[in-house]
Amino acid sequence: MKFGIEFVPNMKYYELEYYVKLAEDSGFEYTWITDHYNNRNVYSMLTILALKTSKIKLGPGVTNPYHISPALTASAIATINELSNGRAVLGIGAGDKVTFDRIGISWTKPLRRMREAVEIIRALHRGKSVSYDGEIFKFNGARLDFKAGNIPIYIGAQGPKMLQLAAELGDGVLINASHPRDFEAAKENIDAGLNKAGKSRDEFDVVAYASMSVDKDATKARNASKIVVAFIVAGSPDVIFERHGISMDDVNKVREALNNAFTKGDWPGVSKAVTDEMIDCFSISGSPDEVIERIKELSKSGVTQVVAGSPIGPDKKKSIQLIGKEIIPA
Ligand SMILES: C[C@H](OP(=O)(O)OC[C@@H](O)[C@@H](O)[C@@H](O)Cn1c2nc(=O)[nH]c(=O)c-2cc2ccc(O)cc21)C(=O)N[C@@H](CCC(=O)N[C@@H](CCC(=O)O)C(=O)O)C(=O)O
Repeated sequence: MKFGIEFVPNMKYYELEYYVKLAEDSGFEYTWITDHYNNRNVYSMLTILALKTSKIKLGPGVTNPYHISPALTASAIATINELSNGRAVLGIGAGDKVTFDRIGISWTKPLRRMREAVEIIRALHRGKSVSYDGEIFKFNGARLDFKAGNIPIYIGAQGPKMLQLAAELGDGVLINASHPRDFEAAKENIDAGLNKAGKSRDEFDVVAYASMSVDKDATKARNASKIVVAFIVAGSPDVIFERHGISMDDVNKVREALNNAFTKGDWPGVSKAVTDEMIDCFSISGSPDEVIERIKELSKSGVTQVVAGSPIGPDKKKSIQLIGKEIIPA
């Protein structure tokens, strides 16, 4: 099993640098940096990380094909690859409708746009002159004037068609999920995409991009996961609740509690509304032994990389070290 770790660049560069170096020293193989317009620029932060680390693979987790042209994405990640001596990975997904609405980007034809962007980025990385007559992107003899190197492309995907696209075009798929049932459900679409491209499973990385919270004290770990779990619940489609047998009553209580938190500051109310089964379904939370158990189940459902996503634990530093000491070697 490979291990990755997600960081949101909502902290100063030196804090991010500290945590990523700690993760590298703790044995994590990948670090994925999220990309939303309202946080620090993903490539500026990756530049620092590329220069300050020596082993960990690094890249956006995930950027999108709306903010900037695929030519700029191809050039930016190739620059990180040069700065990091060949450790760059590109995570790209359809983007986030909520933040797009705020900056006037209309989220149309995400599948088509993702296909065209990934095809263009791959062609530019091959070093050739690229002409591409797409529905969305039109390129006429574009070319990078420096060697990109071999940069794996991972696609963020949840929906069935995007899962197929990820398997067809990507080197891996980053699935925002923490439970084996989600990966059982994704299997059919991943296999359909792999078959379409004539690829086998063992050349494809299935990544559980999970919310994780680890602590020696399991209760503390689980409590620390509640706010993140609440946001995941609030943003998940109903099909997910059916899959996990979670009542819409409980879901609506969480959505209402989040509303109250935003309007009246009642954050304790959010934690109260999150149930134990929600924590189990939407996060990997608990003691190291419990987390190891869940990772074994995920491996059986075809997962080949687990990414420790927010909150990582009640104390980020201690949890990163605990994962490195007790979970990665297990
Ligand atoms: C678009 C959407 O695809 P999806 O796979 O569910 O995408 C949801 C998320 O993956 C996407 O929002 C990601 O960008 C979210 N995301 C992040 N999004 C961000 O903006 N920033 C991040 O840092 C980020 C991290 C991240 C990490 C892992 C991960 O899995 C996702 C992450 C969807 O609806 N897919 C449907 C298909 C929709 C469809 O058919 N659309 C048609 C028509 C639509 C139209 O008419 O506009 C088309 O595209 O042509 C499907 O897969 O079946």
